[in-house]
Amino acid sequence: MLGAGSGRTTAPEGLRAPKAGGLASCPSLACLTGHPWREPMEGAEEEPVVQCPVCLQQLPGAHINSHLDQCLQAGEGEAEPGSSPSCKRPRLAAAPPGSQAQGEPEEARPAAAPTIFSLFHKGRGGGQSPATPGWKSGAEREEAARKPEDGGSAAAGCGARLAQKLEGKPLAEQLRPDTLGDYVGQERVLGAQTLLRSLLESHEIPSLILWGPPGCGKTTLAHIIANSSKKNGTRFVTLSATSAKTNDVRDVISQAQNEKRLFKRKTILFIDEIHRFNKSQQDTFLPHVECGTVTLIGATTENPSFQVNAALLSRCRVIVLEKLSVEAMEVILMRAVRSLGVQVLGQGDQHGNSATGSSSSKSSEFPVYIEEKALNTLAYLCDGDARTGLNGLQLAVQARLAAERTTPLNITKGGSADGILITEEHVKEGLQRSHILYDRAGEEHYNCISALHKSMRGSDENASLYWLARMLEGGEDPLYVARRLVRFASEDIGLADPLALTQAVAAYQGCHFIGMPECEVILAQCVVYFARAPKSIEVYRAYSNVKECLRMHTGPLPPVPLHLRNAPTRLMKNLGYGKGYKYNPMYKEPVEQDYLPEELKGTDFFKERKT
Ligand SMILES: Nc1ncnc2c1ncn2[C@@H]1O[C@H](COP(=O)(O)OP(=O)(O)OP(=O)(O)O)[C@@H](O)[C@H]1O
Ligand SMILES: [Zn+2]
Repeated sequence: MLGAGSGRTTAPEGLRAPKAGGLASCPSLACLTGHPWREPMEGAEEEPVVQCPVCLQQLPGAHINSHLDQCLQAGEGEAEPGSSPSCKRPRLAAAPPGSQAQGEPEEARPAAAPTIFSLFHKGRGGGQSPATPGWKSGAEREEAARKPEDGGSAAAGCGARLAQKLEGKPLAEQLRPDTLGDYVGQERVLGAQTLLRSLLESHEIPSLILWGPPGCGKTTLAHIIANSSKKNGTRFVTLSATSAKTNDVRDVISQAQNEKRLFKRKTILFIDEIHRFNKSQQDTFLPHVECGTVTLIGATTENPSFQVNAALLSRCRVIVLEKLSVEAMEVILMRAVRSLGVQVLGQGDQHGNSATGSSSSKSSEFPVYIEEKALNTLAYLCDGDARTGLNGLQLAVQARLAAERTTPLNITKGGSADGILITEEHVKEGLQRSHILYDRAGEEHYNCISALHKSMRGSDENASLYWLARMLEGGEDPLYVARRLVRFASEDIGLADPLALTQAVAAYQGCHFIGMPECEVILAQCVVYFARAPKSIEVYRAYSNVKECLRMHTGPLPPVPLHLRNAPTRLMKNLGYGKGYKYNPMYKEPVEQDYLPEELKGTDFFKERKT
């Protein structure tokens, strides 16, 4: 932790001023900046020693401010390319502690939060990273950019400009709202008059767990809280439970303690995917949430009552976010389209009427159009996941621009320009190409899991793998598949291979630990194991028979035979409890004894067929 591997050294002894009170370099090995440092005066009054919240070294209180400036600057120099430039500890992705306290103007500093967020926020649902299928390769992109010079139309030239806008950060990241005003949907928890909104507006942030499906805006909400809390000087630190270690949590806590003590500044700790922290990691910050050193905001897609430490849970307000409605998605997509300068064509517009949507439509530099219907379809197909929706839009536009040179489309708009039109078909194609055309809540979801189940039952490993991939590539929750595998292990394999159940539970846990995409091979292994395993429904069927028998029973259920009852008290013994019971280990020969109620004597659930 102490700057290991940075390659920098300090020479504290040699560089230190010989006389007490003189200027020298920061003596801390941890600091590594070599910034001026004043040796405490001999005989001067003992100054309180404080800890630098950045490098955690001990310093005389009077020097802390100048030290911090240096320390933070050094951090900027060390930051990895692409990481938050003022963050000395890239692993923590922390907003620079202390920097706000140093009178540095807000605007002068790089906007830390967005960088931080784009850093820790992992790709999901395709299109998040340039390596994801569906994204244009470097060569393709170059080609797209070269297009106008190759004698393309004016429209193609504008398309290249649009293509440029779509490069780099994914559209979803570019458009992440910064204020509550831009946050769409989630009225139930965030609407006017709700408790959460009034708390946020008064900057009273309680500890929160944000629970909701992927892409519904958990991270975005945290990002908005970060933005607004910066205004009253609160620090905002983020950790991703997928990569952070217990030590990282400790570091954040000790920095928070210092900040609180030194500057009376509060710290909000945002933990993405908090369910990935194990219970002991969650325990690490529990006392600090309790005593108010940090305010915790956790985000999770999993039911927190199972995945979050009960003690921690009781100290946090659980906010349930819903998947975004089709209407909310339309608002988000419409906003995206506007920001790209793409114009929306309502029905009938193709025949020469003016486009709707963009206010700058008349003098638009980007004669690229999208059918209103295409947007509606996209809003519907992304199943409340804004990231998927925005990625889908981005892919459709990019693909369309790439293909444009072959089929420019003529739109008479005020008698002028050529245009590029994006239709519903293009949007669907875009989704299909990126494998996101998969309806996680609807038909497809059930159809595919059923096909997987039946393929495994039919011992077709080939088909089993196919259906598995269809679901995972479509963005299915791996834990949903894993749960189904656990059931399959008992229902279809059963005692023909009792190890199957262990395999399934292990696969579930494995997926839970490492998440997508790494967990896909765990599921694949389990699915193939199951397809190849011997099958037996003996137990499953027998148990169904028992249930059936209970369901069909009329009148009071038969009493438990007296000899099978336990007799812990004299009274019970006197009542005949346990009388005549034969304790099997006492007998050499197999014991003749009934275990079923009298009226069921002779029933064999393993033989009986369900009617
Ligand atoms: N309520 C919203 N209003 C506007 N845009 C939104 C909203 N929710 C999500 N988005 C857009 O979708 C993108 C992804 O959302 P976000 O990262 O907040 O999802 P999440 O709930 O944290 O998902 P995950 O569980 O996958 O991390 C954001 O960058 C933003 O552009
Ligand atoms: Zn320092």
